[in-house]
Amino acid sequence: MTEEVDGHIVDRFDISKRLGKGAYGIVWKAVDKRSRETVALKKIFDAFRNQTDSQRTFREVMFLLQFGKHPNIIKLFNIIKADNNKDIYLVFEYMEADLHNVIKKITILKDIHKQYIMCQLFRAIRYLHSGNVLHRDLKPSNVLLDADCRVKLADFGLARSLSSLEDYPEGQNMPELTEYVATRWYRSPEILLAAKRYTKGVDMWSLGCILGEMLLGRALFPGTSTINQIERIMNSIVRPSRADIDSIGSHYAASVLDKMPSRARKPLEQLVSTHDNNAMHLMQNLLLFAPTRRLTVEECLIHPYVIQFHNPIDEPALSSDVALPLPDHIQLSIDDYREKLYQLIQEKRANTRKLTHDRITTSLQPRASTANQEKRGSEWTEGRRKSSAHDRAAPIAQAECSDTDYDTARNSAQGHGYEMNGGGYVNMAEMRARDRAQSADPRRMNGSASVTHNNNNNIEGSRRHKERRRSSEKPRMFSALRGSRLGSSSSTTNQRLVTSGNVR
Ligand SMILES: Nc1ncnc2c1ncn2[C@@H]1O[C@H](COP(=O)(O)OP(=O)(O)OP(=O)(O)O)[C@@H](O)[C@H]1O
Repeated sequence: MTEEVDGHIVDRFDISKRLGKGAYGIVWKAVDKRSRETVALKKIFDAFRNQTDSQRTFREVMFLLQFGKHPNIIKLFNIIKADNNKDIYLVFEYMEADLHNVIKKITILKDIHKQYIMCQLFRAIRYLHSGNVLHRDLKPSNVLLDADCRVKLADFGLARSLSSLEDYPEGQNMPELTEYVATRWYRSPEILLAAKRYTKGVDMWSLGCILGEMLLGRALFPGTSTINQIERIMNSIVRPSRADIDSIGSHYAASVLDKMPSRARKPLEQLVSTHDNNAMHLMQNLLLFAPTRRLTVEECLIHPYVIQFHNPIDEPALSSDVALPLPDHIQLSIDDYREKLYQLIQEKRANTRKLTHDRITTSLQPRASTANQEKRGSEWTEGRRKSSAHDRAAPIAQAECSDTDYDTARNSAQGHGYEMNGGGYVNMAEMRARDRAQSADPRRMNGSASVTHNNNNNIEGSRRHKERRRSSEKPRMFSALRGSRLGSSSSTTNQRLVTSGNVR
């Protein structure tokens, strides 16, 4: 993978340091010479090497454009061609750390940070799942963070839309599991056991692994091979029933599991010793063998572990499925994918030029035309403008992101109630009732009782209510972190978070 950067990129950006390296690309911290904005510049190496890689590049860009409006999903600012027509550059909003590196510095994350990170991940995944899209590669290095503990989900290269199948019941009628190559440590049992179908449960499993990793300080199931991965999982999770095993629709799941050597069990509560019963309960109910038994993201959002951050306004959902212009089963030629992306770059350029032109024109005209100009601005440019404002306000710190060291993809090919295990948990009906009560609580909702948990809130709604949301979250989290940043002489994210102490 060449670390060289094309001349036209160097002309446009001051590249300061490498932030990370994945299977597909290298990411640098850079400053846009024109806007002085700090960005993350990703070079996808050999983006159009073969059809599968071309499709992956295309999907990544399309999904990023589709979902980047959500506050917990990384924003893609720009796509730039490489001179060799093989590589491609993606320009992202810059984040100061990734969760993998933050977890490695074990003293950084306090309970409240872990809760807040999980809550934001649930919000991002709710948004994706409501559009019937799976991320499929959730892992700590794809969870980006800033010094205020804000989460942005990255890396949509493996995301898949389920929308081609209408009205599917969960777990049935799913697309075939082809070339599923997500990072092994976060893969769910049904993927490891080559089930033919998959569900949103694959993301819920990975979220359980991420929570476990935050609690443990290292990967929960660091399998060294597929079979070792299955062994580690089976030694720790609640034993599945035969019906659970059959439910995943894998031809050889039962025989693989039967043949598994019996080792001393180390249940999750022994593997991860935590004083926090809510954390344990959430993890156990995400890490269930049968995908249909796992908590859904909606259930997670109102779980006691994150309930203090729950606010329906911050949990927008899409009202319709998100499908890419090209269905998954249709693979274009490499040239066609490249052309489609280049077309997109042209369109974006045209939109930006148009917007700039409009801005100049409107600045010479009476103010009334501004509204029209706003309307004409594409989503792309709108996203960019808004996030530029945010970036200017955001502190710039030394990045703590570094290379991922997981094995990665390229080379390898509902209806729950909480169990009452004597742990004193409320069941789902009670939780929902509490949710409704809290939503009606004027301190939380500030009178917006019309927005309920099940509504398909949209992002605009979320923006409009931003001030209300802040009133419920700021005192709990941000003020303490901000205070610590001001009090710390260090400029690094990690040190700022370390000094944040107990923010409750
Ligand atoms: N916007 C960003 N701001 C800061 N760092 C980033 C950003 N995007 C990515 N990184 C860093 O670069 C690393 C690799 O990025 P990314 O996951 O997009 O690459 P990839 O090649 O698709 O990786 P993978 O091998 O996981 O598929 C991330 O783990 C993170 O440390």
